[in-house]
Amino acid sequence: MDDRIVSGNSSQEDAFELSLRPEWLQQYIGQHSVKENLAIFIQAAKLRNEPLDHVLLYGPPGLGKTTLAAIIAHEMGVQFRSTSGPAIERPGDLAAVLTALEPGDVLFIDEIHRLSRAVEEVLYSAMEDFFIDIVIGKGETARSVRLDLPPFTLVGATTRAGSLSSPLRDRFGVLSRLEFYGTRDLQEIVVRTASVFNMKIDDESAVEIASRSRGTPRIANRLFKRVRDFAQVEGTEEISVALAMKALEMLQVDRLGLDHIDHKLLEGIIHKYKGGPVGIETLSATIGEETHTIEDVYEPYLLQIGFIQRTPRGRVATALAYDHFQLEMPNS
Ligand SMILES: Nc1ncnc2c1ncn2[C@@H]1O[C@H](COP(=O)(O)OP(=O)(O)OP(=O)(O)O)[C@@H](O)[C@H]1O
Ligand SMILES: [Mg+2]
Repeated sequence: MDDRIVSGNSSQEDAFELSLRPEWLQQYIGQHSVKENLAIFIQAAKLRNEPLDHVLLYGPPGLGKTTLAAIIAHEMGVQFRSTSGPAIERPGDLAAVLTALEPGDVLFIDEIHRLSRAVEEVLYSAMEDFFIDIVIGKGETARSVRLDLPPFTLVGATTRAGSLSSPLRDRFGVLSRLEFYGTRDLQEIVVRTASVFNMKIDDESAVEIASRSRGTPRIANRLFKRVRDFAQVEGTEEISVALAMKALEMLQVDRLGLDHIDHKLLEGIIHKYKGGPVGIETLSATIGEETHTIEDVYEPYLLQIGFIQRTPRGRVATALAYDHFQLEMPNS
């Protein structure tokens, strides 16, 4: 999956990505309602001289959750501490992270849905009343110690808000759902990325890249990077439509940004199951991808563009999908 150019997942391109992360809310493109709300909450918290309420950011990979979390810390003028659900194995690990915080800090927990039950329970009192009870010692001599914490802001990120327990979800004051970006926003992101790398790009080329980016900034940046490779090989700092098209065609993503895995998924439904409905488990076995990967990574965009639908009996390919492959839809 990671060799997939249009995967929203991050791989080893972190240095490239880091250099592209906007630092201020103003520079964060798109997601207007999320941004507006956060701007108000941040301003209010600063006026009260209090830390910001805990924030939960959710949405598909690559839409800018980590970026936004870092921006929140920057805007609040506090330190950004970052960890992830799988990295915090035991309650003691969490205690170590929490007790190292300074007043007002932002603690970012990525993939927060992957916290263990025991760790999650420690987090409840930390979020609500800024203390934790931890057990020290074993057996007869074990005792519970209460540790007070500085007030802090927890920013959690997840691709699956549905798999968060409700006690945890309820402790976030702000829940922000990130949406897929429109072509205009992605175009702006591509233009910004080009300028970060001192490249010139015209609007039309930026749109070509944007429209193949599956509504996802990470993918837009990744496609840009490949196009830039082409430009550099040709010894130019200017990206023209001809050059962009040549590069994009070689990447084997179609004009909607769909690649061989999307095709496999859609054609699986269309050819093997007569357009569906087909259950997610069956589909997973047919195309050899895990159900949660299908649900978190591939499916959201296909649902967004109306190529598939979720029904109680399983996934269905729509007329739009048939059209895309220039296939006749069977009468049902
Ligand atoms: N609104 C935006 N404006 C400009 N660039 C953005 C925006 N959102 C994301 N990006 C860029 O896209 C890349 C991916 O963003 P980020 O790592 O924050 O995504 P994510 O939602 O945390 O993904 P994951 O779920 O995989 O952790 C970053 O390099 C960032 O610079
Ligand atoms: Mg992230």
